Amino acid sequence: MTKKVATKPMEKAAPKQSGKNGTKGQSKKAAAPKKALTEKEIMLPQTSLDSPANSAVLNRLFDVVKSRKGTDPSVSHSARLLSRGTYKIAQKFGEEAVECLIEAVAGRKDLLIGESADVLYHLIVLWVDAGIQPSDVWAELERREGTSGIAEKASRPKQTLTKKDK
Ligand SMILES: N=c1c2ncn([C@@H]3O[C@H](COP(=O)(O)OP(=O)(O)OP(=O)(O)O)[C@@H](O)[C@H]3O)c2ncn1[C@@H]1O[C@H](COP(=O)(O)O)[C@@H](O)[C@H]1O
Repeated sequence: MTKKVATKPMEKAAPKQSGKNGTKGQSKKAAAPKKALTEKEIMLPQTSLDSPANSAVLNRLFDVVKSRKGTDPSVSHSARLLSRGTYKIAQKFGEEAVECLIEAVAGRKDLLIGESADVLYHLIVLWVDAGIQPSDVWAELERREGTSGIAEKASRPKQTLTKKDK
């Protein structure tokens, strides 16, 4: 599923700005005229205007999704998902992961980008549901930094199979 990802505004996470009406329809005679935003800029979070998109978007997305918990499911997809419980949230994440791997195997890079965004969004919903903070995951990634997966695997205690296990 690749419906909305890159350009949807993140209402709660974005710093305050005068909004769609206040910016686009601004009068030229205003006392302290501000540079009018383009249509594209209005649709992007403020932080994206100054610098290229980066992984900080994940923290902002987490804050938005968390803020949706317990809100009206008819106006927020995150609220709807969260209200449906862990099983459904996990199922949606699994579906998006499968769609992502399909695009990877098919070599369709453009579609893989969209599906990757879907996976990250649904993973974040999973974290909110489970009560995990992004910083918990960032800390785990940091802990692993510099440790080769090969070395880590080799350091695991060897399990000797008994006849019964086989
Ligand atoms: N990144 C996303 C995002 N990615 C995907 N989706 C939505 O996820 C839904 C997935 O659609 P599907 O048909 O696969 O799933 P479904 O509608 O639950 O269908 P069923 O499986 O229940 O039949 C679509 O409605 C997509 O628009 C997202 N919805 C929201 N966000 C972000 O979350 C923020 C908050 O969104 P709301 O909670 O909707 O306000 C937004 O500003 C965005 O930044």
